[in-house]
Parts: sequence; structure tokens; C-alpha cells
Amino acid sequence: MKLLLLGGDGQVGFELRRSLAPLGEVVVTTRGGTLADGGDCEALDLAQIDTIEPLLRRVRPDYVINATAYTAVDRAETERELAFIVNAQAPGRLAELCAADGIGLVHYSTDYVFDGSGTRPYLDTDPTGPLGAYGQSKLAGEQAIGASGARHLILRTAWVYATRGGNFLRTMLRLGAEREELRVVADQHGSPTPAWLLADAAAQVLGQGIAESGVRHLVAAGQTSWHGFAEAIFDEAHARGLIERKPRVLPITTAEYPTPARRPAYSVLDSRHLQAEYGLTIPDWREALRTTLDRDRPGA
Ligand SMILES: NC(=O)C1=CN([C@@H]2O[C@H](COP(=O)(O)OP(=O)(O)OC[C@H]3O[C@@H](n4cnc5c(N)ncnc54)[C@H](OP(=O)(O)O)[C@@H]3O)[C@@H](O)[C@H]2O)C=CC1
Ligand SMILES: Cc1cn([C@H]2C[C@H](O)[C@@H](COP(=O)(O)OP(=O)(O)O[C@H]3O[C@@H](C)C(=O)[C@@H](O)[C@H]3O)O2)c(=O)[nH]c1=O
Ligand SMILES: [Mg+2]
Repeated sequence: MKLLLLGGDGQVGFELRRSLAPLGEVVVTTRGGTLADGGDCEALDLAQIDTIEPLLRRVRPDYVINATAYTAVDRAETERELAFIVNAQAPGRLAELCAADGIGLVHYSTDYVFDGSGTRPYLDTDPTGPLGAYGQSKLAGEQAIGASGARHLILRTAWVYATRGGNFLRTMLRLGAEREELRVVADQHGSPTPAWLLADAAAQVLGQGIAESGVRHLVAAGQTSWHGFAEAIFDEAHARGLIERKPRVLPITTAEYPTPARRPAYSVLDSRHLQAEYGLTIPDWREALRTTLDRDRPGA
């Protein structure tokens, strides 16, 4: 099997390089054509939409796994156009090309497609209503892929972190080393999900073949708040001797932490559909955090 992985240096893309390798030949792209570890790969800038077709024609993969996205939630409010090109137009074009050539497509989306007014974990089929430009652009990407006719799987996930890359875990460890006290919102609820879980699930799905096209939710089990996640990060990091001292973590409200983009107050996702379809085992978010810290030391 030949796989084309777009965005091999992102949080999820990096883990996909590992998880997809046993399935066959994996051709990897980054924006610049080199990997962060210095290795060579293919170059693809999703914002150059016309360059997608020649790459696909040359590589001729069985599946494309798209791990690229414009993920700067606050910056998307002022770079709306670029967010839509990368998160919606480019995936739409990619899906059209996949449809034409019988290529399967795996893509990732976000809990930020929801408005957060839910009171129980969101199902794949629940109505969306993104609050900000990032969520709107990701939803437009889902819709473009859905309309393309390509065989596809869109894994909607949330609160992704890893020991490398830009994410909440690494932000907390950095700020915790600098300050005695952090203030973290306690009224936004979701499910922190490690990048390795998303990469492992995609590999398992591809090993079996996409059963049915559509959107499927995939997050670690259980739920917490950003404040709860921060406390867990410091507790687990301290227990492993990764940090010398735990900062105080004060619970605050969203109103006390103003940001350019609005975020959903509740975006817990129900992963049971995907789990049943492919027989996946999904760990609890706290157990997944422990596993993550036991696998790798967080990078500086
Ligand atoms: N991070 C999160 O909390 C969540 C992420 N998701 C989704 O999961 C998927 C993977 O995200 P994640 O790994 O966390 O994101 P990262 O931000 O870690 O990685 C995104 C990757 O996309 C690349 N990229 C951005 N713009 C372009 C472009 N124009 N051309 C080529 N490459 C580009 C980035 O490269 P560069 O470094 O060069 O910019 C980076 O390698 C995305 O679809 C995202 O929307 C869903 C829910 C939560
Ligand atoms: C750094 C910091 C953040 N916060 C808040 C802001 C925000 O509400 C929350 C998380 O901050 P972040 O900037 O890490 O979160 P954010 O960038 O919104 O994370 C999102 O990224 C995109 C890509 C997704 O798809 C989402 O699922 C989600 O993971 O914590 C604090 O309360 N205190 C702090 O010191
Ligand atoms: Mg962020």
C-alpha cells in the first residue's frame, strides 16, 4: 500500500510517520520539503492549491492522510482568508482529486465546529455551530470533503497535545517553570487527546480499510476542564520527576481570560461510533496523559 502523508512535522503528522510505516510505503510532505530532524521529504504548501494535483499525479497513493491545518485559533480571527484556504479550499481540492482517482482520504477536524451549548457528549451527527474563524474554516473543510465524492474518513478530535510541537501541555510546563502561579479557565470542558492516539487510530482504520465515509468523533475518554488538565499535567509531571516544583493553578472563568476567538464552553465528543466500527480501544484522558509522559520526555 502507498500512503501520502501531508504535514509530517505537525503534532499528529509526526506520530503518523511512526504509525503508518508498517502499512507500506509512506511519502511525507512538509511545507518546505525538509523534516525538522533534517531529513528530506516532498514539499507541499497547501495554500498553493494548484500544486496539489501534480504531487498526487506523481506519487499516485492509495490513501492521502492530511495532517496539515491552520491551527492558530486566535490568529485565525485576523487571518480568516488564509485559514479558509488551508482548512477548507485546499482539503476540498484534495478531496476532488482523490475522488477522481479513487484515492481514499483521511482528514482531521475539531471540536471547535460546535457552539458548546451541549449538555451531553456530542455525536458525529449533532448540529454544528462554530464560534470562531478556525472552527468555521474546519467545518467548511469537512463539508467540502463530504461533497467531493471521495471515499473518506474525517476524524473529529479535540485538545490535541504531545511532548513536542505547540500545545497546551508544553505551554503549561513552560509557564509553570517561569511562574509561581498560573490562572487557567475552569469553565471550558473537553477531552485532552494525545497525538499518538489519533495516529494509531488512523493506522488501524487504514489497516482494515475505510468502512463507510463520513465524520467520526475520536477523543480520549472522560472529560475535564483546561484547569483540570493543567493540574493533571503538573501532578503527573511532578510524579515522574520531570519538574521540580508544581505552580499554583488558580481556576478562573472564560471572562477573566479574554481571547480574540470565542471557544466552546462544552465540547466533549462521543467516540463510540468509531470505536464500534473498527474495534478501537480508547483510553481515559488521564491514563493517556500518563502514557504520553512515560513514552517521551516533553521537549524544551
Ligand atoms: N491541535 C489541536 O488541539 C487540535 C487539532 N485538530 C486537528 O488535527 C489536525 C492535526 O493538527 P495538529 O497536528 O495538532 O496541528 P499542528 O499545528 O501541530 O500541525 C499542523 C501542521 O500543518 C502544517 N501546515 C500549516 N499550514 C500549512 C500549509 N499552508 N501548507 C503545508 N503545511 C501547513 C504545519 O506546518 P508549519 O509548521 O510549516 O506551519 C504543521 O506541520 C488538524 O486538522 C487540526 O485541525 C483537531 C482538534 C484539536
Ligand atoms: C496559556 C493559557 C491558556 N488558557 C486558556 C485559553 C483557552 O481557553 C484554553 C486553551 O488554550 P490554548 O491556546 O492551548 O487552546 P486552543 O488553541 O484554543 O486549543 C484548541 O486548538 C485547536 C487547534 C483545536 O482544534 C481545539 O480542539 C483546541 O485544542 O486555556 C488559560 O486559561 N490560561 C493560560 O495560561
Ligand atoms: Mg493554540
